[in-house]
Amino acid sequence: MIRIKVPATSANIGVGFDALGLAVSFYGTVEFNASDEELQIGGCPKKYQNKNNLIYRAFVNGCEYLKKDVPNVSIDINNDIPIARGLGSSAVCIVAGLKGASAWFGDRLSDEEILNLATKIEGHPDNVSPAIYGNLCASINHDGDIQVAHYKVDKSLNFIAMIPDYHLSTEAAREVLPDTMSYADAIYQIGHLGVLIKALELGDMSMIKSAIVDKMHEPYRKKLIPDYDQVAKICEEENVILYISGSGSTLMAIAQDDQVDSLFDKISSQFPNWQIKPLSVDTTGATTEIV
Ligand SMILES: Nc1ncnc2c1ncn2[C@@H]1O[C@H](COP(=O)(O)OP(=O)(O)O)[C@@H](O)[C@H]1O
Ligand SMILES: N[C@@H](CCOP(=O)(O)O)C(=O)O
Repeated sequence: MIRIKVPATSANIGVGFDALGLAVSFYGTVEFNASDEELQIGGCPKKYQNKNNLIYRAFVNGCEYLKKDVPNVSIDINNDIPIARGLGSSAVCIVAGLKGASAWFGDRLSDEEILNLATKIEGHPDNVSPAIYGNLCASINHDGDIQVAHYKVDKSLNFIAMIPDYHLSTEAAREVLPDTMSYADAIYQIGHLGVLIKALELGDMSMIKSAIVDKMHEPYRKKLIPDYDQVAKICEEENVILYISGSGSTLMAIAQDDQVDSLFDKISSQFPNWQIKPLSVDTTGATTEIV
């Protein structure tokens, strides 16, 4: 049996739209076994139990890339990462499927190949990079080749995922974005991104608070999250930093150790149906176990 474990990822982190992503300590696992039937899938909603399943599509893509016949396979998913909430559930599926195909044929795909294939399926590299490598990743598409810079995040920082009881698909959250931005805003974003990455490495809350403020997607997307303003007010009162995780609906707070409990209590009491998950940075990325 092949077992692939993949971390959830929080993309963008404010000013790093489609480039920056962080792996966090929340995981999905997918097991691949030989099967008598062409395809068996368990552990996901019924609507995904067919050949259109993203894990299977990525598995098939990996087999085709390796020029191998697609084997009969049984796929068992154990994944609490909520779907379409901005925590990279699609990246978990894609990375698991490609790594599953690689392991099936004797660990044949390098991480670089997996990253390139995964980005083609996902459309942007910011979730799949940290899902593969862990930590904080800044990714670029250089003439079709995805290249990654790896960064550490200071251990003093906690990432509190505030996960609403409503979803927001990435597709829908991309539709509200404008086609162009001004030169002045582009200059703003570039400068803020460079400073944000260093501030995250240093764990400098004050520098993160200034550098994370985005002009490229958050102003448009916050309108799609009905509770954004209320959560922002609480985060301001608690002096913690807020950003939209990926395309939402999850709102992510960055806090120091002594701020976590109070924030947790306030958000849970105002939003009793939300999942509030204090997370740390995953430093390993996706792993493969052959049992
Ligand atoms: N367990 C799963 N099985 C099959 N497909 C899944 C599973 N989890 C997520 N997906 C796919 O990922 C899509 C959600 O991706 P997306 O809208 O990018 O949100 P996010 O990646 O933020 O959770 C779903 O519509 C589905 O296609
Ligand atoms: N850069 C993408 C990231 C989407 O992340 P997800 O976790 O919501 O899939 C975007 O912002 O559209």
